[in-house]
Amino acid sequence: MLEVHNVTKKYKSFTALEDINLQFDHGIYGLLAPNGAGKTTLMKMLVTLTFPTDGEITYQGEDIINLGEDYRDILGYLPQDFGYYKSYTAEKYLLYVAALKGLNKQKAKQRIRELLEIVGLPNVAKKKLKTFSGGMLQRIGICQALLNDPKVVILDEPTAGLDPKERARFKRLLSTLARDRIILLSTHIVSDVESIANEIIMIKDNRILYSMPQQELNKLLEERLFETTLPFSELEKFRATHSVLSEKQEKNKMTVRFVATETGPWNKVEPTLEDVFLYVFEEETESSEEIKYG
Ligand SMILES: Nc1ncnc2c1ncn2[C@@H]1O[C@H](COP(=O)(O)OP(=O)(O)OP(=O)(O)O)[C@@H](O)[C@H]1O
Repeated sequence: MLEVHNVTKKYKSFTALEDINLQFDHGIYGLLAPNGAGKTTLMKMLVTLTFPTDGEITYQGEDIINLGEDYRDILGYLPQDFGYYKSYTAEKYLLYVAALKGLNKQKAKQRIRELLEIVGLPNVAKKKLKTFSGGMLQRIGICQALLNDPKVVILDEPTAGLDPKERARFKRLLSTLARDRIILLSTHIVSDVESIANEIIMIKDNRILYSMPQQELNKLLEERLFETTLPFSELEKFRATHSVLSEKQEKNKMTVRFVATETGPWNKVEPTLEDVFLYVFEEETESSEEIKYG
């Protein structure tokens, strides 16, 4: 079990995260928050690249800082921008990372073959990384994070640069890997974690706002989420008087999805994680737009 106990992280006088408490047992944890909320900071602390100002992070009850190498041996990490040598082939690069991790070369070669197969790139071992697409590179990044068969896998925005097909493949891959590991992935794209994450963690105002299974999160909007179709002429007024989450244009009309406490001549709809995300971070989006356009 990986546990975050009362962790605060400050950069000089700026508090990036405050009094964070989390428990990771096994399965997929989706860290969902807008850019700048502190996702990377939390992940960097979990991989000991930066340290809490207050509080501690433990693995099997021991402070990860004291565990040192023993902890890093069971850790796999994909940073937002992972560094690689363009002129290296995929195999040479992965062998290089394996050597840094202290893996035996023969075993590493075997593992690299397996991993390239798993991420759907079985035929590129001898190809240079400079010829790879963004999605292919991201999959090589995932391979390097999994070289040491880690028990704890931390992925910072792993789907950046992937197209929809690659995202779907990646979700399947994570589900397979999650059986006996902790996988924590950060994203600001709801569909990346929808349906696969066992638990969703949302950060707001430097704190953990929610850490719970999706079904429980969806209950936040249960019985309060509606859809209705309006002519364009009524849209402006409706927006001003209702808490609109999303809008879809259909045949010269607008279908709006909104939250209301009172009932009306509207269709009640089942909340999705996207609805909850929009609801929770609504003010932030609005205030950042005000800053941008105001
Ligand atoms: N080394 C640092 N020194 C000072 N402030 C920092 C430092 N690293 C991050 N911050 C600040 O802490 C806050 C959280 O940053 P962080 O990178 O963790 O956010 P994030 O949620 O991962 O966002 P993004 O997805 O854009 O990277 C931001 O306001 C950022 O400017």
